[in-house]
Amino acid sequence: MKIPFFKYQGTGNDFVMIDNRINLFDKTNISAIQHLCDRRFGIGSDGLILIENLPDFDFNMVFFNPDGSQSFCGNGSRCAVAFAKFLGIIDNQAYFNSTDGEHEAWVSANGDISLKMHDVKLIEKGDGYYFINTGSPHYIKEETNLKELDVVSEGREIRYNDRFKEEGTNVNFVKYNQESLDIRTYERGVEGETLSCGTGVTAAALSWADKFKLSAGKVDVNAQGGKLSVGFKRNENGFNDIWLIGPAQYVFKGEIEV
Ligand SMILES: N[C@@H](CCC[C@H](N)C(=O)O)C(=O)O
Repeated sequence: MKIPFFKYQGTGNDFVMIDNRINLFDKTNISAIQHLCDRRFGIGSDGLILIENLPDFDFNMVFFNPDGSQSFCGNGSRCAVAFAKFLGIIDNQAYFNSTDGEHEAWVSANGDISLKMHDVKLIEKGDGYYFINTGSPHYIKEETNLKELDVVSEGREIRYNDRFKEEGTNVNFVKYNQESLDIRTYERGVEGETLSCGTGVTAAALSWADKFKLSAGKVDVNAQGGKLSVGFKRNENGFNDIWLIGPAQYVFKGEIEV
């Protein structure tokens, strides 16, 4: 069967998107998901996103990693909002459901998508690292020389250590500047470096706020594939009013046999 698809990217984190409101695509077919995401034998992407109907929501955003596993995806959600606008499901505001529950988002005049993230209550920190869950788990390690870093082998070492080997974790290498952050990310489920990871950028921004003891603000995060911003407020337990802001763009469309 031929399935129509669209390709979107958000700061270089790229996704195959399928309008699955009439359940054309069988999401239990894990080998088909792996095939669509395969960069040599399929379309190629950092994940597959299905837009589906769900009562009381504008849409349900179903995300799969290229290996077929599931988690919450920040950049994917921003792309899903852009796709939902293209499909005419929403205008400039969205209320949708995803792996970690409900989210709101809006599209600004320049096309940037602002995505509301869940409150973060638990921040684990230790010597040179943070571990924060922003819908997906993120280990954050401070690094001064990001350019020279072998992200894949260093990331793999942490992702497959005794603590994380079963559940997995994403691993972010971060350089903390006074006014901004630089980041490179190893993603679980991709099992490689991606050009950007929205939940990772959010977690890194919160670690920056914690490190510099900031009570509220907005910080720019420079990923390999572009710049995102994160707004936040600090409370007694952690952080709330967390927003991930940045571009999400259509790349191409096509049809593929599954
Ligand atoms: N790229 C995503 C995160 C996708 C999920 C992650 N690979 C995991 O399995 O935890 C983002 O933009 O947040």
